[in-house]
Amino acid sequence: MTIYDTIGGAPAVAAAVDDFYVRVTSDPELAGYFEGTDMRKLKSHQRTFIAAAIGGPEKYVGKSMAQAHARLNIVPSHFDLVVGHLVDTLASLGVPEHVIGQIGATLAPLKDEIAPGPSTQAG
Ligand code: HEM
Repeated sequence: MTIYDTIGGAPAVAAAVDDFYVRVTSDPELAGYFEGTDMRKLKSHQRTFIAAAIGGPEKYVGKSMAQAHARLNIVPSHFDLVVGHLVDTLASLGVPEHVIGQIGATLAPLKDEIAPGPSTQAG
């Protein structure tokens, strides 16, 4: 059984992505990154990306993580904040802690691609 099946498949992923972006765009440290972003499109890409990453049948066809985030100059501490919001989202939806850990472990290696900047750089 994949993580995707364990958490409830496509409807669970969609609920998680909606809740996740409410949290991220309400965070004053992060909101600025999303100004001018088409959130409908972003959520759609994020649903397929997350689903594919956790074993779902969806095929992600968007940009690579390095390409998608290159212009944003994301600092590593902001990556950690975003992952923290994802963990909070999954916990609030009742996803068991060990499954959240597995999802976190799947996404953690993306840190270098998404937030390659020095930690002192302004976000
Ligand atoms: C595990 C971490 C992350 C994952 C899996 C992820 C995933 C994605 C995906 C799938 C897209 C869509 C790419 C496309 O449209 O082709 C995207 C875009 C975006 N991400 Fe992330 N992301 C992560 C972390 C972050 C962080 C830390 C920030 C900011 C602090 C961020 C800000 C954005 C923004 C602003 C866009 C839209 C870019 C645009 O409008 O061109 N992401 N991300």
